Amino acid sequence: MSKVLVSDPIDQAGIDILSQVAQVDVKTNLSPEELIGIIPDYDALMIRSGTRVTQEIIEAGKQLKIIGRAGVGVDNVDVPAATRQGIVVVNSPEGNTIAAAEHALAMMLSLSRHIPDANQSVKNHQWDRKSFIGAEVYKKTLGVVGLGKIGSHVATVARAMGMKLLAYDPFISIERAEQLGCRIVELDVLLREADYITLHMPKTAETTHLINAEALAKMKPTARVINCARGGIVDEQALYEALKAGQIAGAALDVFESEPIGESPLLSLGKEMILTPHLGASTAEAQVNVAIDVAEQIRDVLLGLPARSAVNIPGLSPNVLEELRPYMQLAETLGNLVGQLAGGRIEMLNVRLQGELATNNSQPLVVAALKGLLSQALRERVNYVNATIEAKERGIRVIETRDASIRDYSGGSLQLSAIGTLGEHSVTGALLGDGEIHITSIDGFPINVPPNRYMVFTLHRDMPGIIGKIGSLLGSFNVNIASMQVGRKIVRGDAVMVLSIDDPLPEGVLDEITKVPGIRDAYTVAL
Ligand SMILES: NC(=O)C1=CN([C@@H]2O[C@H](COP(=O)(O)OP(=O)(O)OC[C@H]3O[C@@H](n4cnc5c(N)ncnc54)[C@H](O)[C@@H]3O)[C@@H](O)[C@H]2O)C=CC1
Ligand SMILES: O=C(O)CCC(=O)C(=O)O
Repeated sequence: MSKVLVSDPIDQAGIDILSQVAQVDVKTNLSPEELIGIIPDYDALMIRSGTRVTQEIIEAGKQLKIIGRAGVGVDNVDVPAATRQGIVVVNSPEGNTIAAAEHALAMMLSLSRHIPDANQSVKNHQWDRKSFIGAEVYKKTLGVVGLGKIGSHVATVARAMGMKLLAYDPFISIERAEQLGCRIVELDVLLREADYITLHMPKTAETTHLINAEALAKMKPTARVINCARGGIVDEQALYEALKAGQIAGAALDVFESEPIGESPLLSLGKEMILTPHLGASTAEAQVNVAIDVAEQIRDVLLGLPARSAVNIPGLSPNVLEELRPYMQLAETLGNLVGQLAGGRIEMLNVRLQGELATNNSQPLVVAALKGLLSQALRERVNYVNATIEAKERGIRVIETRDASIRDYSGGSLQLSAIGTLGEHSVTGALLGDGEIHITSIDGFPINVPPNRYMVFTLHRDMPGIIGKIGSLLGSFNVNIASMQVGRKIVRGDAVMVLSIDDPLPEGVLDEITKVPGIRDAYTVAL
């Protein structure tokens, strides 16, 4: 019989499902060493946010087939390590949507009516009605940043309470926002106009400290900020200073830069600051939902069936999967790359299968390309199962074209073109002899480079000295270049330069690159 280890408190409904097919051991509060010691015995691991599943634990799990996260965020699982070891990682993308949305709404109303402090004052035997004059949310403007599942539900309820709605989400279609009664605006407009600002996006390089001193300075003195998304989206020191100085009226945080929060100046603030210990998903209903959702997937995988919300492996039969896996990896990498080059809101993705690939089942490659395209926006919430529907909801049209006559690479090549509000970009890639992914053209310029974690691309005039200038510029910012390649169609015409760098490009350097004479455009991507 299979063995499942449950290492965080999980609702009994989940344990009951797992018990149908496996021996279930519930062992919580294990130290990393204890977990490494016992994990070799188990076929599946079920967790919440309390267990950190590191590479060491994954490597020790010689029999592990699946890791199930009863919740949305898999930030506490080393997903690449699990993927390398062929372990499926599943989550529950929707089980706690309502709980998290309601928590954000509760925070908004609590801030408006000072409920936590008023309650504490009564419990301290006071009857103070003057200190707790509140504000109504009716007819006020709510700015929703991140109009995905949770943000959409918040918007729907807020609208019913008579609030006006602004939304900022660079990856959502205007039609979708309008259906929810939201006016899509730039972030600056939202920050300046909203009375309440609620955050519902993943934590990414772009969203880290999105709400910093500069953003807070743009807000009205009466504005209130709510973060029930991820710690670190709000710069806590800047928030403390803004609240202390009365620059904004209030803030409510459920999530923190480090959890538990520990010593923080935020703890010293008064009724303008509400803090909860990451309770967004903590409702009886959500815990039943996520436990059932994830337990069913673990049960299915242990029975040899596909999982419906796999974060890292599609629900294809093992044979097909084995054959297609390298090409899906190619499609996902190119999708991620073209999405970042195009930036802005993508309206159309053209997936062009060339050579031998043109004779293949294209669907898994299209799904993988969409997963890559959406991964900057949705992180672990996009998977092979939901990529198509997520793209559809964002108004991204997908076109597939095939050309079997192009025989540039054995095995074929794949070209992705993304058209968005900021223009069109295309990338082509192939698997070279050793099965390694190579980017073989950017915007029609031939190149041949393997993708790197951090890259810089420029479109420039092919003229003497330009490569040296970019090299010196990066050197002056202590950016180490791992490799560099130039692709051009004609001598002294336009060209692209592709640089692989060892670390993320420091802030402001991209602007400096664009100022170099001859550079028409520059982009940086993280894959
Ligand atoms: N406090 C808690 O206990 C819980 C927190 N969460 C967190 O809530 C957040 C939202 O979750 P869902 O709505 O389920 O995710 P979702 O994936 O449905 O929606 C996220 C939205 O953020 C948008 N987005 C991405 N980058 C953005 C950017 N730079 N600016 C503005 N919008 C951006 C995406 O386009 C997407 O529409 C996540 O961070 C999740 O981890 C989720 C459940 C419970
Ligand atoms: O398990 C929890 O309570 C955390 C929920 C959460 O943040 C998530 O699902 O992403």
